[in-house]
Amino acid sequence: MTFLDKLDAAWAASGSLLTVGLDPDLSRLPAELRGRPDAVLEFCREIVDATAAYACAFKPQIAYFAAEGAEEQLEAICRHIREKHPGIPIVLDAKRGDIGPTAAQYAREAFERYRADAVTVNPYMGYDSVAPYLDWRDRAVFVLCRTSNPGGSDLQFLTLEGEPLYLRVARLTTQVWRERADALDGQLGLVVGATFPDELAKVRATVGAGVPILVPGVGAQGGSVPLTVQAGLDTRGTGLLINSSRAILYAPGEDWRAAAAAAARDTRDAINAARIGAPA
Ligand SMILES: O=C(O)c1cc(=O)[nH]c(=O)n1[C@@H]1O[C@H](COP(=O)(O)O)[C@@H](O)[C@H]1O
Repeated sequence: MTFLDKLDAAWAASGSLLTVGLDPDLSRLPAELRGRPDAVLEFCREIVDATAAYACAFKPQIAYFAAEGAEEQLEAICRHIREKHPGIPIVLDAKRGDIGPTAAQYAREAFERYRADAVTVNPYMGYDSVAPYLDWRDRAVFVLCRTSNPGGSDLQFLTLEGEPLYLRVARLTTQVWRERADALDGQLGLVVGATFPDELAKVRATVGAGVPILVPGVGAQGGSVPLTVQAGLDTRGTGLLINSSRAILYAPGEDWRAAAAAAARDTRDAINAARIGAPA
């Protein structure tokens, strides 16, 4: 089964375009978990189970685990998702980028160690830094294109032969590199921040349907759900993995599990409300 097959099935089964981000910050964990050696795993496991019904994907951010020496807990949470929610893809957010032989090790880390379905990758080092991930035919990469942060404009908005760099990245990766690697439909996706809806629309117009776009930046970063949906939906009415992390993980409420579930449900519902009547 290709990544796109799995994602298509997850979009259909969940009726959701929401990706739940797993960014476990020790200083924000519920009091009852603090100080426990398995706090990261327990927190993420509870969040995953509470929000799975509303999610088309989970996106663990590797830095939150690695900074705490909690890589084994990341392995365990990925295992838990595979066992308890096998239809939901795991996008490992690692933003890797390095020369080919090193990239091949990063690919093994993402796809063998964590058995992620997809990984985020930085395109700055060019084709041979991304190609090793594409050898894994049933997995995918999401290439950083127009990131959600203000500083992304420093490079991504530079004009190159009349074309902004982020659009060059979109074209280069999903057309030129795709062809060069003989990659499958959906094996190369893009990352575009919800904080840049105009650019998201231009990226979608450039790449067409069938290229999944990971869109972080709703929730804590303030990106607009309706504008994101309007700009990024493809002609099949899907094509988006709209990520929210902190706004779900640390949603206020007496019962943190219920609060996370409610925040995920409300975000899914806001996304779906915007899908109705969005241009196809
Ligand atoms: O690749 C990403 O996931 C990513 C790209 C980007 O442009 N902006 C961005 O915020 N992210 C990640 O998406 C998540 C956003 O988290 P929240 O702002 O808490 O929803 C974090 O894990 C970021 O590392």
